[in-house]
Amino acid sequence: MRIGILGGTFDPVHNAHLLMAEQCREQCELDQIWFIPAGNPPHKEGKNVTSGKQRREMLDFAIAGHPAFLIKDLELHREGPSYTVVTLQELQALHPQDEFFLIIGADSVRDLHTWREPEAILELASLIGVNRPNISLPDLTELKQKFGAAIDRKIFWVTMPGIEISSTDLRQRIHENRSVRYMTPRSVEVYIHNNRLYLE
Ligand SMILES: Nc1ncnc2c1ncn2[C@@H]1O[C@H](COP(=O)(O)OP(=O)(O)OP(=O)(O)O)[C@@H](O)[C@H]1O
Ligand SMILES: O=C(O)c1ccc[n+]([C@@H]2O[C@H](COP(=O)([O-])O)[C@@H](O)[C@H]2O)c1
Repeated sequence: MRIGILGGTFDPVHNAHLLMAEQCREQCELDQIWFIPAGNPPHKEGKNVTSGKQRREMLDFAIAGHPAFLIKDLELHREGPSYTVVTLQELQALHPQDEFFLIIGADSVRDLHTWREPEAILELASLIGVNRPNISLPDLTELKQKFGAAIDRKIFWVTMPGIEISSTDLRQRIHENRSVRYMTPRSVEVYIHNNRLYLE
C-alpha cells in the first residue's frame, strides 16, 4: 500500500490538517493516511502541550467516518522527543511491504534540515510538501543543495486552497472566548469545550 504519514502535535487538530490529508490522498493516489500525534514534539520542548491522550481523542473525533484515515499512536508510547526518523524506522520494520510518503506543510519543508537525520528520513520515505499561506516552498535547487540530487525523485508538491489557520491561532481564540466554528470539526469543538481546554 501507499501510505501517507501526517505527523503533528495536533493541539488541536484543525481543518487545514484534514484538508491537506485529503488532498494528498487524492493527488498522490495514497491508499491510507496515518495521522501520528507527536508524544514530545522535538521543536516544542518546554512548551505547554495538551496531554497525548486528549490530542489523540480529538483526532479520533476529527477523522471519524473517513475509511482511509487512521491514527497510529506509536509516538505517544515512546519516551523522549518524537523524532520522525525513528518513527519511520519503526513503521518500515513493521510494514516492509508498504511505501511511505511523509506529508509536511511548507513551514516544515523549510525547516527539515534542522530535523534529526533528514537524509535518513528521505531514504525511508518520499516527501509530500503542501503549501501554507505566507510560507514559500523552497525550490528544488535549494533542497538539492541541502540533501543532494536524490531529493529529485523523492519529493512531490501538493497544492490545496490555502487556509490561514494554525493550532496556535485556535488556542488563542478559545482563550479569548472567540469563535472557532468551521475551523475544526464540530465534534472537536465540543470536546474542547467539555474538557475546558485552552482556557488558561
Ligand atoms: N494551515 C496549514 N496549511 C498547511 N499545512 C499546515 C497547516 N497547519 C498545519 N500544517 C502542517 O501540518 C503538520 C502538523 O502541524 P501542527 O500539528 O504543528 O499544526 P500547527 O497548526 O502548525 O500547530 P502550531 O500552531 O501549534 O505550531 C505540519 O507539517 C504543518 O506544517
Ligand atoms: O524528527 C525531528 O527532528 C522533528 C523535528 C520537528 C518536528 N518533527 C515532526 O514534525 C511534525 C510537526 O511538528 P510540529 O512541532 O510542527 O507540531 C511532528 O510529527 C513532529 O514530530 C520532527
